[in-house]
Amino acid sequence: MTSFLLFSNNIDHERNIMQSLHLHIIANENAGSGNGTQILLDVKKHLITHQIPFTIHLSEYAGHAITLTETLAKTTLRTWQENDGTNHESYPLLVALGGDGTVFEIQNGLANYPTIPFAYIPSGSGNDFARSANISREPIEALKQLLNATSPSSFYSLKYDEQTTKESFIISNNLGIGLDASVVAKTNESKNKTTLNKLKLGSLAYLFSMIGLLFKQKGFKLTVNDGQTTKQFNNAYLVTNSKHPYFGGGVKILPNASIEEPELELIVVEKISYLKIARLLAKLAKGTHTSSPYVTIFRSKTMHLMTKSRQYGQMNGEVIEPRAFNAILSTVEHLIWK
Ligand SMILES: Nc1ncnc2c1ncn2[C@@H]1O[C@H](COP(=O)(O)OP(=O)(O)OP(=O)(O)O)[C@@H](O)[C@H]1O
Repeated sequence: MTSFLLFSNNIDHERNIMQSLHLHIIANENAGSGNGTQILLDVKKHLITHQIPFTIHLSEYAGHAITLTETLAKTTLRTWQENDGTNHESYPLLVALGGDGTVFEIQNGLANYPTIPFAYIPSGSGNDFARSANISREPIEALKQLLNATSPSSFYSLKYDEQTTKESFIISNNLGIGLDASVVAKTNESKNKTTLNKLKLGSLAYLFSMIGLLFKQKGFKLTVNDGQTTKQFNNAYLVTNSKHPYFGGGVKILPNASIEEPELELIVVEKISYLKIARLLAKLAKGTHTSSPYVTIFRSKTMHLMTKSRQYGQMNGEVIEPRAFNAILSTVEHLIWK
């Protein structure tokens, strides 16, 4: 943990905020295949130059950002409402520095503290949460954006309650079952992602894995209940629940989804011939795939999804090892400082 404490009356006068901030940055230096290290250095330099106090909490292993967040929530962080103006200390603001996986860990660390806000400096390869929340994907721009913000705004994330294992997760982006999950599992294993990230072409890694798996992924049985009707699919292929339009690093799969609305959306694509897949991909590129007869979109505040067979899953790009899903999906409100 590194801290840089400065007196609040030295805070940069450019910042038009009522109260000074002390940033608590939880950083994954491995994000974006190691780009996180340089981004963290740039962020520190900017904060020191502008005399903004901060403390760095490094994520040292997968899952560490969850416990770091929980500890900070118990000991240091405050809700924005607790900030009644009589407190002359800087407001301790939690900042996630990393990719969508880091956002996933921070939000799950805040599961019991949903009224504590967090800010975000994107440093991953996909950065779909930044897209959906209108946060600049340029890290220093995102830092300037959060320093100029004066209060948090609410947004909705997915809540995934697995009935079989009794596990519960908060997911800012999407929960995928089937094709996209297999793509994430394969991409994370492959060396392509590292190489392409170095070339700043991280999204292409997903595309390469996808092309390979388009033909391999088999259709599977899926039951969806959206609170009103139950629909059975015999040949589901791509099943993605999302709180916003994007997946896989900017692909607009659910164009009408929004983090500002409490409804979640689900897209189910059925297994079709290779020629039809190629046509559907062309439609996806144009954003007209939603009218395809092989595509079903659900929109609701809660959904129940069941698969009989074991399938890969993914949450914000984190792999769920193959399981038969019995998933209740709903939404939960959190606060983003942007
Ligand atoms: N010190 C660490 N060593 C290894 N893995 C880590 C460490 N810290 C965090 N992680 C794990 O790295 C995973 C990926 O991180 P993150 O999502 O931040 O970057 P990314 O995968 O490059 O970005 P994106 O998800 O946007 O593609 C997270 O799931 C997290 O659990």
